[in-house]
Amino acid sequence: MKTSTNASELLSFQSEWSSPVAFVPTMGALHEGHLSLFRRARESVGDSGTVVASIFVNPLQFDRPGDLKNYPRTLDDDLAFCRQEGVDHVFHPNAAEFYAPDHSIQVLEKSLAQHLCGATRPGHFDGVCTVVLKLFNLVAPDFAVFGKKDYQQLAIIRRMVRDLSLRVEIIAAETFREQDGLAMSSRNRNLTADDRADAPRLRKALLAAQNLAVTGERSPEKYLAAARQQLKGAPESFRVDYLELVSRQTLQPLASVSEPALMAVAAFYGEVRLIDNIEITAR
Ligand SMILES: Nc1ncnc2c1ncn2[C@@H]1O[C@H](COP(=O)(O)OP(=O)(O)OP(=O)(O)O)[C@@H](O)[C@H]1O
Ligand SMILES: CC(C)(CO)[C@@H](O)C(=O)[O-]
Ligand code: BAL
Repeated sequence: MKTSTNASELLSFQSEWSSPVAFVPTMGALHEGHLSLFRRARESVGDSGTVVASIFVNPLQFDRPGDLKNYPRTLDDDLAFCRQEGVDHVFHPNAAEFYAPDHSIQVLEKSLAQHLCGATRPGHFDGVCTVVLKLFNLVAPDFAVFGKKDYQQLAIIRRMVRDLSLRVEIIAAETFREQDGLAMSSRNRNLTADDRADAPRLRKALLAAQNLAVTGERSPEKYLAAARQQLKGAPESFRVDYLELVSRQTLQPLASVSEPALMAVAAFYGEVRLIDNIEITAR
């Protein structure tokens, strides 16, 4: 496995890469969810292709300075995981070098980012699109793998690929979970033991809503009420950031659950913000 820390170093290795190239962008603090993405990447290119990962905690996408400061950074362990999973190249730039000090161009998304995380983390997806476009330009992958845990991110990246005619195929990977249902997330390691024990509540709330789908229920409010019921009785540290039922196509709230829907939740335990989602298709 080779590594690089700036654009020119990365480019100097590129001639050694055999096509096709699959790319997995991450912010590090790797867990099993990320490893499942590396495996999807390998499947997509086969043994003779190249799997590239990036590890970069992108300051442009953080809306809260404390979140950026506390984001877990475990580079040595991450590189060991990548080696073990057969990743061929890891790009891990530092922010000071990655962005020019006077960088002034950003990608804006104006529709899919109106709700969910886009509404509660202003500017977040502009930061995500900007870094992902820059990484795509550097790595020039044939495939890029993104997790469905960050459903809105996946939808926005797909839209960026379509609207800016990027030459990359996006692959969606299912959410990898702990035994108790909690979606794996780098931020999970910042939870207290009590909050960690309570956190599967998010998954239970989403499942309670999904269970209504077999009845053919069309009222969004009924789905939201079923989920809210499960969010009651949480510890004091718990605070819902949003709970929304949206169209899977537009990510806008639905008046009736008569098209494929997504219920998405974001919640804080103290300062730690977790997200999860579930697909809902009423019968
Ligand atoms: N549990 C998971 N299952 C599958 N993919 C995941 C999972 N968690 C993260 N990913 C995906 O890994 C990629 C990198 O995500 P990232 O490095 O932000 O990890 P993360 O665990 O989502 O971190 P955090 O939730 O703390 O932001 C994204 O495409 C994301 O959707
Ligand atoms: C795609 C990404 C690596 C861009 O910084 C990040 O948003 C993430 O880890 O999901
Ligand atoms: N996985 C999403 C990256 C973030 O929370 O900033």
